[in-house]
Amino acid sequence: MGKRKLTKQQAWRIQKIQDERSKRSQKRDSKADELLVGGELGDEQEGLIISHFGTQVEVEGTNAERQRCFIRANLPALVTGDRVVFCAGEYAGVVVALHERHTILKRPDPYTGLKPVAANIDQVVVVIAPQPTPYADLIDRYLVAAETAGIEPLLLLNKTDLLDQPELKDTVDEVLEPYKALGYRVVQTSANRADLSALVHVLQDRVSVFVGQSGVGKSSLVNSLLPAAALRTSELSQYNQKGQHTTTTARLFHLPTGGVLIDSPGIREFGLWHMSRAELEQGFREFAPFLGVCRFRDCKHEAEPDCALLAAVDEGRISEARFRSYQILVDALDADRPV
Ligand SMILES: Nc1nc2c(ncn2[C@@H]2O[C@H](COP(=O)(O)OP(=O)(O)OP(=O)(O)O)[C@@H](O)[C@H]2O)c(=O)[nH]1
Ligand SMILES: [Zn+2]
Repeated sequence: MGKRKLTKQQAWRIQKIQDERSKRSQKRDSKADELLVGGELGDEQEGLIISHFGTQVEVEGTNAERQRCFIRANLPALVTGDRVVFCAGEYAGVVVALHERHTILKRPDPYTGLKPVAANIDQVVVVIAPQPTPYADLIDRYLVAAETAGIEPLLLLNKTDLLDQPELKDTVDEVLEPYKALGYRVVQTSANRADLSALVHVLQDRVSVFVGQSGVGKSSLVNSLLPAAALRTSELSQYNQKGQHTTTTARLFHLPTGGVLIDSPGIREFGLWHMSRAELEQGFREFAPFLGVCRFRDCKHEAEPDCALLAAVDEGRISEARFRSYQILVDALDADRPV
């Protein structure tokens, strides 16, 4: 796209947004510094970010108590799942340091490109069900996004109570077969029959997120896993002190059966953003031995001679279903649609 000249009004609006942002961050910094200098804070302690709200975060200390905190000036934006050092205060505390993140989930943001939404996630649970019909390219979007972020994905087949319908069972078996062959873990549940033991087991001692297409049962699973009280608190926390609804951000829950769940509508759509063709290729784990060995360095794996990927598909070393899904995702990239 050519350079676009901004109209005066557009330029004014952008400037206004930038001014407001910088004013907001100055206010945030001065509040944190005021509290720190005022000396009314407790000792430094380790904390976990439960949720983030604009310029403040909710932090859980080692004693499991939670507190709203301001963020010290030199720190980046903090997100749910971050491990931090903070000082508790009478009314509000201050986060003074951020520990290194081992993984980070990002979403597109109109201003900053990609914006972090949650940190330190260990596994992405891709939920599918016999109904709505599972499609390989949808599953692959999530798998590729997880692989790209360096987070272990696993597949969760929910609504297993529907598998007594033979045509649904056949579809599910066919869709899941290539993933099992690739070594992806597949776990089965039925939220309806409260048959959650396999899921409870894989969630233990880990920080997980649920993703998957609408209607597969993510909410039902979260509701079955968490006590009602935890969910009620979560609803409350989405209102600020004036009772206005604030942007819903990711929230961290400790599961009574062990493990941590980070959940938000934004995270559930995880993976539906732009990525480069190279990232996409790397997200298909079985492509690895064939990448970079095509005759042409810029091979698009369409009809080029000596294409290593096409040869691997011919030889059955890459499944046709997965290659088809790769092509669908590449087309979406080329058409500049979100992947
Ligand atoms: N048969 C059956 N139905 C289920 C099961 N789990 C959930 N459902 C039903 O599936 C429908 C969708 O469930 P939700 O939990 O709302 O699905 P979701 O993935 O959260 O959907 P979104 O909120 O749109 O992303 C509801 O009618 C549930 O009652 C299950 O194990 N078996
Ligand atoms: Zn090629």
